[in-house]
Amino acid sequence: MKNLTIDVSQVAPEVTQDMINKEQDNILKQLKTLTDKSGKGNDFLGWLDLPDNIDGDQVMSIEKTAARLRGKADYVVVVGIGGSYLGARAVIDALNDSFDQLKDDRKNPAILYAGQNIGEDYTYEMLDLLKDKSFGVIVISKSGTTTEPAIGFRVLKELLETKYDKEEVKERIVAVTDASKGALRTLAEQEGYETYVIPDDVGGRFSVLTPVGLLPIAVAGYSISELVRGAKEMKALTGTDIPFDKNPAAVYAAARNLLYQKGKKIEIMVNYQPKLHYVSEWWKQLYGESEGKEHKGIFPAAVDFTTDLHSMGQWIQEGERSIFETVVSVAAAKHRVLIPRDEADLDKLNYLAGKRIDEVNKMAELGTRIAHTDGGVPNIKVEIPELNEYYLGQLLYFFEKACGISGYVLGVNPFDQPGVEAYKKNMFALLGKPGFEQETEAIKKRL
Ligand SMILES: O=P(O)(O)OC[C@H]1O[C@H](O)[C@H](O)[C@@H](O)[C@@H]1O
Repeated sequence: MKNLTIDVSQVAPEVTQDMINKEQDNILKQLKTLTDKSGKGNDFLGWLDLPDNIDGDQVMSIEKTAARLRGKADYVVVVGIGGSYLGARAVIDALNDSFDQLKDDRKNPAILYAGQNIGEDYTYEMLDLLKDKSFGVIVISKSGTTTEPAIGFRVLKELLETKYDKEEVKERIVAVTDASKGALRTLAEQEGYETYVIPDDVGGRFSVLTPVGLLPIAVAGYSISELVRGAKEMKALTGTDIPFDKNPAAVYAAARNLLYQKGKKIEIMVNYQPKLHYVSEWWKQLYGESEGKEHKGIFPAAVDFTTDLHSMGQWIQEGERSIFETVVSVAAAKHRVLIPRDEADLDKLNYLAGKRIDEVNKMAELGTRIAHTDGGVPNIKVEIPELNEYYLGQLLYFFEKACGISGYVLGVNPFDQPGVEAYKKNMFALLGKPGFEQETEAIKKRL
C-alpha cells in the first residue's frame, strides 16, 4: 500500500541534507514532548488521538444524521468560520466534481457555506437562492459565540422557520458545539436540535476529524471511515517509534524551521489541482494561528498552479528571496483526457497530441520546481498517490502532526490564538456591544 511521501532534496543551498539530519535529536525531542503531552498548550492535544478514538458507533451515528439531511435537503448550508468550516471544505472540495453544483443528477445535496464572512450581499444572495429550495443547516461553533456564524445562523434559522413547522425545522438543523458551554449549546437545547460535541481538548483548526469535519463530509457523500483510516495510518507513520528520516512530519518540521532560520520567512503552499485550493486555506489557518505569535513564525501563503504562474509566477521567480515552496502533488489524476490532434496545427500543439493532460501538468510541475529552485526558492514536495478520502486523511493528519512539532521547535504554544481577539474587541466596541462601554468610549476618541 502506498503512502504520502515527502521530498526535501531541493532545499539547498540554504539547507542541506546534513543540516536536516543534524536536527534529528531536537525534532524527535519535540515529537516526544508532543506525544507525551508535556509541552505548551497540552490541554489541547485531543486531536493527536482522534484517529484511534473514533469508533464505529460514532461513525454510524454521524452517517445516520447525514443520511437524514441528505434525504430531506437539496442544499445543506455549513455555518461556521475558521476551524469550524475549513477542514470540511478542504475535503469536500478536493473530492467533489468541480462542477458538482451545476449538475442536475447529483446524488447528494449541494454543500453551501455561510457564517464565514459578514458580506451582506453574500447573505442576501444565499437567502434568495434558498427561499424556494429544500435546505438544511449544520451550524458549527466551538465557542458558540463567534459573531459571523451567529449572524449567518440567525438569518438561516429565520428562513427555515418561515418555510417549515417547528418539528420540521428541528429535523433540518444540526448543531456542532461545546458539550456544555456557549450560546449555541443553550439554543440547541432550548430548540431541541440534534447536537454533536467538539471535545474540549481539540482546538478548532485541529477539529477536522471530529463531527466538525466528519458530519459535513458525510453529508456530501464521502466515506468518513476511510478518512479516519488514512489519518490512523499517518498517526502510526509519524509515531515516536519511527526513525527520523522515515517520519514525514519530523522531516517537514525540520526542513521548514531550518529554512525559516535562513531567512525564508514565507512558505507558499503550491498545488497543481484546483480542487486543492481549500486544503491550502485549511493549512494556512493551521500554521498561521499555531505559529504566528510572539512576533515569530513563518507566514503561510498559497497559490494555485499553473493558474497563478501567470500572475504570481514573476514574483516567485525573481522577487525578494524570502520565500520557499511546499508543493502538494497528486501522483495520479482520476480521469483521462487526451489532447486531440488537429490537422492545421496552428497552435503547434500536435507534439502533445495523444498525451494526457495530466502529463502536461506534471511537466509544468517539474519544470517549475527546477526553475524556482534555480531562482533561489527552496522546494519541499509532499506527494499523495491519488485524491481520495484515505490519502486526504493521511495528508491532513501529516500537516497537523508536523504543525505541533514545528511550533514546539519555534518555541511557541502552537495551540492557542490570543491575537485573534484584538479585532473582535474593537468591533464590539464600535458596535456598542453591552459590556464594552469603556472600550467604545476609548475607540471613538481615536476615530
Ligand atoms: O468554532 P468557533 O468558536 O466559532 O471559532 C471559529 C474560529 O474563530 C476564532 O476566532 C479562532 O481564531 C479560530 O481558531 C476558530 O476556528
